[in-house]
Amino acid sequence: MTTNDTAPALRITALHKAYGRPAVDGLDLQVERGELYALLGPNGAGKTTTLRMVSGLVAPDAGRIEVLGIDLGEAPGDAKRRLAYLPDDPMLYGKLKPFEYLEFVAGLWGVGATEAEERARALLDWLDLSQHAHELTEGFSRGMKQKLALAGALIHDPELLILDEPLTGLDAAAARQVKDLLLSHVARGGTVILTTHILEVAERLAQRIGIIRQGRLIAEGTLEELRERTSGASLEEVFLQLTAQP
Ligand SMILES: Nc1ncnc2c1ncn2[C@@H]1O[C@H](COP(=O)(O)OP(=O)(O)OP(=O)(O)O)[C@@H](O)[C@H]1O
Repeated sequence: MTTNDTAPALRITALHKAYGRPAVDGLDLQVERGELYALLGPNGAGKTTTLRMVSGLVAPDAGRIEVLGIDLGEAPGDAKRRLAYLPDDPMLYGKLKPFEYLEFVAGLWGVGATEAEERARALLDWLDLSQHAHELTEGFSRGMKQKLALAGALIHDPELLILDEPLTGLDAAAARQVKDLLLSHVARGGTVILTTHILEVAERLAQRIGIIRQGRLIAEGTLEELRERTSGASLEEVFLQLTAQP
């Protein structure tokens, strides 16, 4: 196993995946530790497929993925322990209450009972779910389910947090809670990679933005750098220019 403390949080090299036609087509991407990185792209650009490969749910056809210096292909267990992936349609167990769900997820990661309880309490508080702690999750609204799934992703304190569209469908208060939680994860030295179609989220939260189109990274940088590359004043203009068909 190759691991070192200076390796980037994520390094993707020449990644390929095809479903009949290419979904991810020679993607190279590097995200440093402590960064909040937003991956943008039009529908079908290959964002979810990329994140699913990074989290070990889908096997690449070719290429290399290193998580904190650990090769996902060579040591999948070690690499996956260091990350959490929150899909855009997370699955909860409807017959569990929030605490039971979080304790269950913590158990899967081998988090001790006391630590799990402390973390669960803090996360439910942060996400304003404590008053629903004794209700079955099957009665939760979509946004409440999304927040609980995020708490589940954070319960083992992963160094790399990967989120697919984490803010879609959340009301303003919930979106603020989630944004604050992500910023606090980064402030504590963690790394966050997220996809979003809400460009304002990328604009406000991300230190760097990557734009993917047809399975390849076509532009990357800070918002300022992306603006300089185009004549776009807003991220929306930058995005539309860069992703426009030739
Ligand atoms: N399981 C699958 N089976 C067949 N094709 C798939 C599968 N998953 C993804 N694809 C195809 O791969 C391409 C990339 O899809 P992907 O979901 O990664 O895009 P995306 O950038 O996340 O899009 P969106 O913004 O719409 O969520 C699309 O053409 C999609 O139809």
